[in-house]
Amino acid sequence: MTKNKPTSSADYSQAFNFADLLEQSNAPVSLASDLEFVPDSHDFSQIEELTAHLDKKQLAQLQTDFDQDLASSMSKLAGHTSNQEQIISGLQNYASPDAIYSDESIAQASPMMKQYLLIKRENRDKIVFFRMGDFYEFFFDDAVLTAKELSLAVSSRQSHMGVIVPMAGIPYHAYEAYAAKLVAKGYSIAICEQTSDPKAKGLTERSIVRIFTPGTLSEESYLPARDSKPLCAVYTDYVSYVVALLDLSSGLVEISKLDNYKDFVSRIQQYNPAEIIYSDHKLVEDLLLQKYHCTQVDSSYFSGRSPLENIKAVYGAQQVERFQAQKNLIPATGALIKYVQQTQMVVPSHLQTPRFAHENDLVILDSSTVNNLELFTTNSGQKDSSFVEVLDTCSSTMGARLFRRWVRQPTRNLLQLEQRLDYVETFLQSERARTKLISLLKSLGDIERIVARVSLGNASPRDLGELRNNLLLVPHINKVFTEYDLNISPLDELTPLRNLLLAALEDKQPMFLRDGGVIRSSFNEQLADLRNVRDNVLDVLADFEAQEKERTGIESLTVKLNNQNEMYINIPTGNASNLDKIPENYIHKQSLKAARRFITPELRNLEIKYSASEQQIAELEKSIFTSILEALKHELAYIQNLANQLARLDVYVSFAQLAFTNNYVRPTFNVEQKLEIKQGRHPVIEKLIKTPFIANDTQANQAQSLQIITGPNMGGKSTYMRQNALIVLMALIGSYVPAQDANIPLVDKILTRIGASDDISTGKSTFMVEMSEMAYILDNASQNSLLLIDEIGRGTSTFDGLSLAWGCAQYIAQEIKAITFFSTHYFELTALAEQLENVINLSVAAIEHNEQISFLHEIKQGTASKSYGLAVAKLAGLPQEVLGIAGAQLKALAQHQEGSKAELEVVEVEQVVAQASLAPEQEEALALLEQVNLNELTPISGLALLERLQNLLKQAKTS
Ligand SMILES: Nc1ncnc2c1ncn2[C@@H]1O[C@H](COP(=O)(O)OP(=O)(O)OP(=O)(O)O)[C@@H](O)[C@H]1O
Repeated sequence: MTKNKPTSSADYSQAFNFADLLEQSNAPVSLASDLEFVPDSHDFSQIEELTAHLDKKQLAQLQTDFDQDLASSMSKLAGHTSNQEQIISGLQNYASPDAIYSDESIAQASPMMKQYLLIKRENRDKIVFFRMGDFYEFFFDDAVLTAKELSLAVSSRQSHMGVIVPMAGIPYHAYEAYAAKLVAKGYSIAICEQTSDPKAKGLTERSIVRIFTPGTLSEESYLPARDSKPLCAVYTDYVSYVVALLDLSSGLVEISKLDNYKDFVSRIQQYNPAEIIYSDHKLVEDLLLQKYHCTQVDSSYFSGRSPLENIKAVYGAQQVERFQAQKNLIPATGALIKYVQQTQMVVPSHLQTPRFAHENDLVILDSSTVNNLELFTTNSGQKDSSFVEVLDTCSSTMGARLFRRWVRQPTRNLLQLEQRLDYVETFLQSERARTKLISLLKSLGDIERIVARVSLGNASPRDLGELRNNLLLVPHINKVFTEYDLNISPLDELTPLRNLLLAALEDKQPMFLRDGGVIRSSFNEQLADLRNVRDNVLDVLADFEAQEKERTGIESLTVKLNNQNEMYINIPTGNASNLDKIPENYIHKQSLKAARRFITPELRNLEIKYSASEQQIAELEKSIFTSILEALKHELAYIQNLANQLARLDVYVSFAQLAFTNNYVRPTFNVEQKLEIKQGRHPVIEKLIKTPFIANDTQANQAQSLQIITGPNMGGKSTYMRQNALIVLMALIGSYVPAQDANIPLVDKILTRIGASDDISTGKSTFMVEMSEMAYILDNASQNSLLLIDEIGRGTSTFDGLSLAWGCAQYIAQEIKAITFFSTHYFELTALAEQLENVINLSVAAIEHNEQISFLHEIKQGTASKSYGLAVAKLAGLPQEVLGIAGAQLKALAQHQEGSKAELEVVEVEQVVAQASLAPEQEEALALLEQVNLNELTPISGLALLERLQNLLKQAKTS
């Protein structure tokens, strides 16, 4: 059976997954051979002749290597069938996990195991991929863990300290897919390679060559295409708090200095990093509770001269001056750089000049805002109906990531916002230009990430091919700018670089350099010559064949070249006279059923030359490819700049397209804390519901800053509040907004308290979560903030809840004065509008007809007449009995409130249930029906029965 050659690492992982292999082995596989020729008898003499000149030692070594590889494969297969649990439980025989890595354990280990233990001891927090021949092996607890996470078979190695060593492994060429799985699950990985020749005598040297952690990934297979996975380093001198952020896959570096711990936590939540490095445990206690992946590093990362030296090494003296002026930014930034160097084993050359976010007018969104506005996932955990998913219409992955970054980091920088909106307007106005740009941008690859891979030394031929293709797009994009008079300065076309890639690279690139066919022959004369030798081999062989036919007189003689680059003369044995004509200098190579194969010294020479040409071509291609990479490294900043411009272009064009298809409007801005929206809509709900969305106006300002919203459940209160916040957010990222007109305040924070849920991870009850979020808002909001408070006080008794809601509302209205939408079911709260000048009441309208409720979703000034809670519960399908009890209880409560009845009474449950059950006449009718024998029923008696039933039902109605 022949196997198709895997074309990607993912294919390899499939082909070599041992678990799969074993599963397949249950199915019967035919042993029939599909070889073209099957040898009929063995004749080793010729082979022995051919190998006679080989060094016996060398042969023995080859044999040993082969045996070792075989044994290793076998042990995996055997391991799967052996009692895995026994092997795993063997681990418990060690006094403690630390005992495995103790000095005593290391002293007793075999040389190879000693090497492993020493390396692993330094990397206890990582899974060590330990290279042994064609496999990466895992031992001890790493073997147990990877077996579980990757569904590998656990086998056993020799025992160590009297205990069997669990072991698991993966083929080396498939490691990327396995590593990606582990990293996605939040594990860090250390790749330990053989660094000396494994065939040399003695123990092969090994060392860690690369570390993968959740926040330091650059390879495509580890990263989500449309989102980033940044790394943060955090530090505090307890005067201020610093967060240094790096997106390694794009080189973006952003530093924030926060004045208090709460703002620090908010900033982290806003960045949502894949990994946080720290040395002071106290600083990350809250973050750990929130399940962030925090990695503790040595305090030396953050202290002494090293942080500044690290900054200098990457950015040079000029940036050092900038940092000297803000010394407290140095520790976190330096630590960030050091961590990247330690994991990548190179000094990254693509890190962008750091931005100081605290100088950047960033609008704060706390995590409950991010969650409650369902920006990235919905409350039910779905991703595809979140704000970013519904509104992301970017054509490229770079654009999609930039869009998400802007959503995480809205700005109150007016100049920047107006600039973005100008671009959007330009593309909105020219539909034809927009359509052309969208189709060009759809072919755009991920230049940003290619730059990172070039810098970190893991760019593939395909990366360069994609870069070339993208550079070829740029002149077309520029042409659209001029053709449609868009008044946009042309993008840098990087012509020399484009020409280099165009001239050097073949049209299509293989996955790996080793596959060959990367460099064009026309690019290098020597390469062309070598390929000439290789490519003309068939002509040369044809000449040789003609010559040999003539010399031997064997007409059916052919000369062949197989896939292993072996050449041979093939003589069919069908005609016995052929055998007599075989010349003396023909050396026997192989006997098949219907032919014999030979080689001659002349053919052997040709074979050697031909094979050498392949190798020389590979070496030459490698050296040319490397020199192109080196040349690219000097241009990284320019390429990065181009990538950034293209990403922006993509976002602007997609904003324009969104505005066009959804009828959005360009917002204006104010600093007087006015929020004026005419006919605003919820950007996500309007796209998801089938019925028309009802637009509503918003008028909030300092004279009416606190707006209390009452109305029926399901009436649209939350939707209205969220739509206001989303319209503000969209405006503050530079997008048009779903409204007829919008004047937006440049708010400093958007803070929300919506919904109630337990937070089991932090041990907080529903009410506790509610109150903590409220405390955060009261503590952090300013007059320039936008607040959404939805049903505060719900999680406790009515009076406690009402009083707390009242207290919060009054405090916000009188002390904070931020624009606030405050929805509540406590009608009593509406009285606040009579007492405080800057409070108004809003309500959502509903109409009730025949006990059916319909929602109008219209927001009006004034107070709602009632809650319609029972009507909504009926809609939701609550049992009739329960509704009956609730209705009676509601009446009693209302009377109680009006003071007409002194005390609340327990409603007679039996009475309500009886009301809801059948009348005696109805029951009699049913019993009659049940007793009827249909076989005996005549038309006359049937009519009489019907009349009787009808009468009974009539009586039941009147009784
Ligand atoms: N303006 C609108 N136009 C059309 N449909 C709307 C509108 N507002 C809300 N809806 C629909 O009504 C549903 C309920 O709205 P929403 O959750 O805002 O009600 P609510 O008043 O906050 O209810 P509750 O008090 O129970 O939380 C929404 O999911 C949406 O489908």
